Amino acid sequence: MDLTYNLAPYLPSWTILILLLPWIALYIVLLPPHKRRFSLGKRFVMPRGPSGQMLLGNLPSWLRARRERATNPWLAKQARYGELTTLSMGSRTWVLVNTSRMINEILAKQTKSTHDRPWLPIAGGLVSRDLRPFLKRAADWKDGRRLVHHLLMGPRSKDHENIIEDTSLGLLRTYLDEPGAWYLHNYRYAVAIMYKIVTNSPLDKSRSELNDLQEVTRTFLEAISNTFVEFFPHLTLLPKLLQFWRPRWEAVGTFHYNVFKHWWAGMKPLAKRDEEPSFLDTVMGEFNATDEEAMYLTMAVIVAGSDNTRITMNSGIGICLAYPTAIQIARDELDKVCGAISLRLPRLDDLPNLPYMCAVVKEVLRWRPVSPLLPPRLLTDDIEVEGYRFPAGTEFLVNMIAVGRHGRDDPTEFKPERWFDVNNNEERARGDAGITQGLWQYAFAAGKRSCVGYKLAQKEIFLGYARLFYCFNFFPVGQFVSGQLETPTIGEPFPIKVAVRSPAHERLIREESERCTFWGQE
Ligand code: HEM
Repeated sequence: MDLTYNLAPYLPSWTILILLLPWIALYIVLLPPHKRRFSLGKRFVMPRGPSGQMLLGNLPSWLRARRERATNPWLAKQARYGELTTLSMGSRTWVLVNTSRMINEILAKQTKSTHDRPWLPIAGGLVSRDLRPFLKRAADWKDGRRLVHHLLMGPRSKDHENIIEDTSLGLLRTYLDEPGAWYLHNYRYAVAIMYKIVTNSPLDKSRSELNDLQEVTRTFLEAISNTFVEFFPHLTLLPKLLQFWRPRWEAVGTFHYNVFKHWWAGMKPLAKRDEEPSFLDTVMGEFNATDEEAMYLTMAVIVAGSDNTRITMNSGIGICLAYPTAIQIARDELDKVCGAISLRLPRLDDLPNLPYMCAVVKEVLRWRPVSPLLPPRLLTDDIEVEGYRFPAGTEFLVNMIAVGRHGRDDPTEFKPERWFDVNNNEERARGDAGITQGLWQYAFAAGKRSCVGYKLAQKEIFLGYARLFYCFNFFPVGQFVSGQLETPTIGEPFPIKVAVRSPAHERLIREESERCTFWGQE
């Protein structure tokens, strides 16, 4: 039989199929996990979410929101699908976690499967050279995290209270002497505390060195989940010559490396192993790592502990302008504890007697979350939660805008009172009316990848606010727009005038700040 003859009419269809096959395979490879594995026969039940474009999914809408600096309204809108929202983001599956209940169900209760990070080719690869602990895979970050946890939560964390009290004297003094640079003082306050905790030495960095460090964080945040390649990591398999995005992000990575190198060179001589060892001593001594890994770990701790605190300090000052009545209530409370005529500065041990001040801290973190969208947590096994079946490879991202608003009256208003009004027994049992507990789910996430510095952060923000509100008045210069608070700018986030409350307050600051040792030289 002449086969060639018989097959001839079918040849065009075979040829088309053979030509299409690689494209079909590529299409499947590029699909996000919840679609790819479904197409291979497994059935997953995902939460609802908006429809998107073929292959790109919801990516264009996210990238547009970022470009237009409209991520907060975008995130608020995604919560209309319920407690969880599924988004197809190129080759990645995002599930937004929109309530604190779901943070608990997924990130806390399923922490074994949800404490990893996906590989991010731009933010983690080119910009961080795969060395930034914050984005490392769980296995590579385990030892470093244990060390940082010990530093921040271990028995010596009680000493941090002295460091905060001492450094906040420098904050008051510089607000007095150079009120126009208030936002720079907020940053120095946060960095000086971290520097002292890490190196056991006062901060010896100039303003321009601090600016460089801020620029590192700004450009890092700009890199994360903000480019096409980040959502189609397979593109990094292309020959390097075709990777047109590389030079731009490599340059950012080099800048970060150089800034870290400069700080590291200044720090290394501070290690002295004869006294009680500092974190720096441990990292340089016992930590089984290369010099570069030790450098990235140490700098990551300083950076992670500084920028979030700085932004929260700035937001607190913004509250003085946007909600002066709330600040007046906080100040009346402070005056009762520390005196309105014969004065003393607020201290950390005043915390139990300043419940309104605690509520202000928590409400700032709810009202203006530092990171509206938390970094992705990678699911490492298939899991089931409340009827949903999620495939490994799904990424959970906490939507802080939605979490802060869910189930709250007037959620866009700043109302510290809401923290006294906790009518949910479970929340009350967790201690949501205080400051030391309960806040973690609103600002610091949960599970094995949650914020290691949350106790320190609560204390430094509490004392920073308490001392500033007690000693200074803040006035808007021109029209104050509270939306401006959303810009994590390095410069002045909004124009204000700072004035000391009275000559008695000025005297108090001058006397007390003589004792300040950790603020360091600019
Ligand atoms: C207002 C202040 C702060 C806020 C709102 C904040 C919030 C957060 C959040 C949301 C995360 C990510 C958790 C996740 O991936 O689910 C995080 C991680 C982290 N935070 Fe904080 N943080 C603050 C201050 C601090 C301070 C003072 C330190 C001290 C060093 C610190 C150290 C860290 C570290 C090391 C991580 C990485 C955790 C990991 O990937 O395992 N943070 N923080």
